[in-house]
Amino acid sequence: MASSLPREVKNVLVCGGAGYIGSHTVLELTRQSDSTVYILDNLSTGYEKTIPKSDRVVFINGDVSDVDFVDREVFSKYKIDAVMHFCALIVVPESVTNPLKYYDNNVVGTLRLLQVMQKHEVPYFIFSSTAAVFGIPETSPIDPSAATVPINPYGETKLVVERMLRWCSEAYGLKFASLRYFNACGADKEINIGECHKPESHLIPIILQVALGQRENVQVFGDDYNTVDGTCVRDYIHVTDLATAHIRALEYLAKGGKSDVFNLGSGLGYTVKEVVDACRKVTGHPIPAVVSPRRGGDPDSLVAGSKKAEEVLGWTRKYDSIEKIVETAWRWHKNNPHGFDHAH
Ligand SMILES: O=c1ccn([C@@H]2O[C@H](COP(=O)(O)OP(=O)(O)O[C@H]3O[C@H](CO)[C@H](O)[C@H](O)[C@H]3O)[C@@H](O)[C@H]2O)c(=O)[nH]1
Repeated sequence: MASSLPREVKNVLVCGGAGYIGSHTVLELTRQSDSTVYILDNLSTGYEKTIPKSDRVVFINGDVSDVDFVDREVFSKYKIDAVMHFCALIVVPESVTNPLKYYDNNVVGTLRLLQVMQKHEVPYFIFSSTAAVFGIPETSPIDPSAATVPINPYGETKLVVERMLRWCSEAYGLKFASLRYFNACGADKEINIGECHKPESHLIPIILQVALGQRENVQVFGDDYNTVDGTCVRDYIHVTDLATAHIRALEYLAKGGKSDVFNLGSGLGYTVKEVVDACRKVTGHPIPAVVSPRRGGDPDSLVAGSKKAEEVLGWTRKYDSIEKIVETAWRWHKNNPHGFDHAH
């Protein structure tokens, strides 16, 4: 396919490219551009099986925070034109009990990467941020300009990096886009890759494990929130649509767009009960649900205002209903009930 990226963006480094969102982005880069894609991943939470077999994809097994290694084996060897950075710890409750681990990995790790990038004068950086930077939002849908008051260390570490990027942009001319994901879910429609966390903590994979008979029921964490049915509202966005947004963002920067932050969601909120219902409909399984106590750190509702990403980046979504998203996740989970362990 003809490249949608400007000619000068020949080599894109995807840090964390064997993870869930990273691997879908690598795939879209191979589909939507002519660039060579370099994947840097230490396979701590990612899977080698996600890596496409293509002469335009180069896998480098290593740790993004190992400055010497990254300098020697990546930036000194290849002329990298742009970096997409997906490596991060993402489990909110763990960040509350072990904040230093999160600051070390998410903040220090990114700082080290930026230092090597600066040395090699890499101009473009696409950063995986999160809706967790908002904390408990005052408005819905949430505009990217809304106040950022994280309520957990995970969100805080992402916000620290967002702020660091602004100063790097002023001081060194780095061009960046911070992309705040809402709830990533679903799986590629054609290739056998999908969502697999160990242990699993995300809602849709857990519900589908019930449908597969691997769990007896899904626990609904709290039904006394200030929402239509008392369960939390989230904005579920298909991982392929998220992946595409990274390519739009890089195009935008490479064509002279100014560094900025963007929200990425569908603008549609679904309660936990509505997500369970959608999964019942798609799978045909009764999926027993049990109301359980609230989980710490859950805001009532998080729905993205994504107009800015649409208007400024020209981002469009392919998936606009929860059922269509769940269908792709179900295909992956049915074909790979043990995740990547036995995947082919
Ligand atoms: O077994 C479960 C799992 C989840 N939930 C509920 O389902 C909703 C979605 O939970 P997820 O764990 O799937 O996702 P989160 O909204 O907690 O987290 C997402 O958004 C966060 C920022 O808000 C982080 O970015 C995180 O990595 C990302 O997955 C929440 O209300 C949660 O309480 C349940 O009721 N039962």
